[in-house]
Amino acid sequence: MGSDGSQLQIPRVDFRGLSPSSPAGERWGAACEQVMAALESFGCFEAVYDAVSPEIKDELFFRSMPELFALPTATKMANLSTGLPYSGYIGQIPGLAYESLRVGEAYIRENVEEFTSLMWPEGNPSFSNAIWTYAKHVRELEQMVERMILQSMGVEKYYDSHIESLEYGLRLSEYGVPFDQESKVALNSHLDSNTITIVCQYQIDGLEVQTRDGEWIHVVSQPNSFNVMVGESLGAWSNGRLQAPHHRVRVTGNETRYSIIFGSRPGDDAVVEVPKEQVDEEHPLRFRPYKYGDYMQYRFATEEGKNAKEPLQAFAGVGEKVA
Ligand SMILES: O=C(O)CCC(=O)C(=O)O
Ligand SMILES: [Fe+2]
Repeated sequence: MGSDGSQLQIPRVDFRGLSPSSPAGERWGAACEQVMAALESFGCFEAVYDAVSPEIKDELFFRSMPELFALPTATKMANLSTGLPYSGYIGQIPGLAYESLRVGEAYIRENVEEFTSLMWPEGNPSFSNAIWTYAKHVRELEQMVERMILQSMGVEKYYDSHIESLEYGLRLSEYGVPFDQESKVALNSHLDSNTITIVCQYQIDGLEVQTRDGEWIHVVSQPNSFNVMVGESLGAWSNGRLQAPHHRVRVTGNETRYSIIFGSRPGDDAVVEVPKEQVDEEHPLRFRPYKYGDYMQYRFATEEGKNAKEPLQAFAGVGEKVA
């Protein structure tokens, strides 16, 4: 249990040449099967996806992000959390050399411009362009993955309404050399509460994902890969067929690590409800319908939610939990 140094890798799925506008055909079908198999056993996979060019990644990882995090703390803190918890700047956490900023709906140009002018009143066109281009393409990857999941579950007819219920945020994160040099943990083990998370690490790895039997997998990323993970809401929506994996970040070297975390989540008032097609005698209902915003309040703003070992189960679980 909890052993280190595993040689295991998360499954890899090739998305090169696939397009959200033609979600069918032999290659699509094969990728769809691999995605579902990977998500059912690991809750995550590595997507090889060429749409984001190396130039965009170089701009973000080597220029924009170091420049962004070097800004005065007060400037970064202007990226306020509005609405749900963790929707803006995160940092100044005792014991953690970690800071993170969030751009909401970053595939919409005006939102990116608003964020940029908050950070750089004089403007920063190369940052704006890179973030916007990145978000646009990674959102397409997210929507391909969503479509594959719905197809595999036999509920593709809900695709449009499902996608409409989602919001998209992009986090830029910086991890310094961890204070805890024994564990080298830079971000503690957690579950994402959202729908899908797509993590991009570039040249400096550090993401680790836990298997269902407790082994930690060190995720080794390729320059053109993205790590796709199930969040708790998708787990609930799938009636437990998919499960969010525990994950953490460890920084083992002496270099600052950057990552970009693109996430979809239901809107504050959207209700996460298991489609009726997923429930039968063999698969009884596991989660009652819940409002995403209510769950976020419970999980991050109540003592019970903050301390629960399995907060989603405690908040919305019904019937017997199956392992
Ligand atoms: O930086 C990473 O690789 C993962 C970050 C993460 O898990 C999160 O922000 O929820
Ligand atoms: Fe996470």
